[in-house]
Amino acid sequence: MSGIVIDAVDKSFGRTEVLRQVSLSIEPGEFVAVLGASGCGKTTLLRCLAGFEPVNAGRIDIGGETVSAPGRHLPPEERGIGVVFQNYALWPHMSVVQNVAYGLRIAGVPKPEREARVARVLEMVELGALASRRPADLSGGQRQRVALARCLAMESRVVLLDEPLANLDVHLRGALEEEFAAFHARSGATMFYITHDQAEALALADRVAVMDRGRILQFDRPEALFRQPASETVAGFIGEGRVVPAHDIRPDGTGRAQAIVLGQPALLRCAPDEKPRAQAMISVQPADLALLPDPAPAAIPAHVTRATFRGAYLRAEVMAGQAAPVALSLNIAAPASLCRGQRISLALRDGWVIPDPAALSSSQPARTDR
Ligand SMILES: Nc1ncnc2c1ncn2[C@@H]1O[C@H](COP(=O)(O)OP(=O)(O)OP(=O)(O)O)[C@@H](O)[C@H]1O
Repeated sequence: MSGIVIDAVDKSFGRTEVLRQVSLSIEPGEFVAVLGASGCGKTTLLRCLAGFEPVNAGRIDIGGETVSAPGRHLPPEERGIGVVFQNYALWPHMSVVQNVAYGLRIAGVPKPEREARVARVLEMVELGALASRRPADLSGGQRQRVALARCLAMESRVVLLDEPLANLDVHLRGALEEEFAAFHARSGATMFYITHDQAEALALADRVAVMDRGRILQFDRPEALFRQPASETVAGFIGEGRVVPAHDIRPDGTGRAQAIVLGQPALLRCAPDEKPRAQAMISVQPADLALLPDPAPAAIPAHVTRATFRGAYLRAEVMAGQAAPVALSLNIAAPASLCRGQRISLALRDGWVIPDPAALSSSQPARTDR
């Protein structure tokens, strides 16, 4: 068993509270990404898991064993984890083979087995031909694959990854994303991946924990974060979400609600237990908006503030609504032409009523159990 339980962990540096009541329950073999802006505490959480930092309160269990709690701190090397760092953390004086074999040597794995394992994992990450090179003679992507090979060779059941693609260019990031997915499929390891890049998190992870100022705001599947954000902060953070006020919310008890948005009636999605409300905030993604060919009854009037050619579509930034216009974005399939200042008519085809913050317990992050 290699699941991870993080239960109500607090971590401070002096008077600075960095982690506040962080709780996450991660299944064995699950790929979890922790997503948040710079400085929100992601690296600190990873360092607590890895055993580089003690916790002030709460508990961390790995594989059913308590590894961190006040008065208990198992050292990193006894936690059975592999760590892939942003800066690769390779030994500069060692060759690729020596770097990959290092942990096995320290663990006392006999030479014939060590050599066989190292050769196998280097083939897996397609570095067999570069086995005798030093890290200085490798590209950034190759160095990161050496770091991955090192984890594969150790057969760690839990792998922590600290922004492993942050230093790489866009092409390499795509290739290595596939590498991580393949690594996960091959190894069945529990992966804990921190990043500030939501595309990476949403593409790779089974579940994503959205973190803000030391707290977990929502821990959910990527589709659920996108379609059913639990708070305005998550709604504004995921995808290209905009948060828009709505009035006169009338839920039907089955996850649908009638409401007035930007002066017009709209049919929205909501939680099945959503209550009627005079006002709510809703989450709107670009795909939820449609351009109407002509002024139509019940259309939302808007004017274009910016139109950008994006190849397969035109991206339009608009100010929508009459009484209190809000900034929205939509994508219009090519061929299309719109220009700045043009008046258009929009329809809102979908949207999500963000749950009432007053109705939620303030200390509980939203969760979906698998
Ligand atoms: N050893 C330390 N001593 C004092 N403060 C620290 C220490 N380590 C981290 N912090 C502070 O804790 C906060 C969270 O830092 P952390 O590195 O965990 O954030 P992060 O989300 O990983 O950010 P980034 O994406 O920029 O790496 C920051 O305000 C940081 O200055």
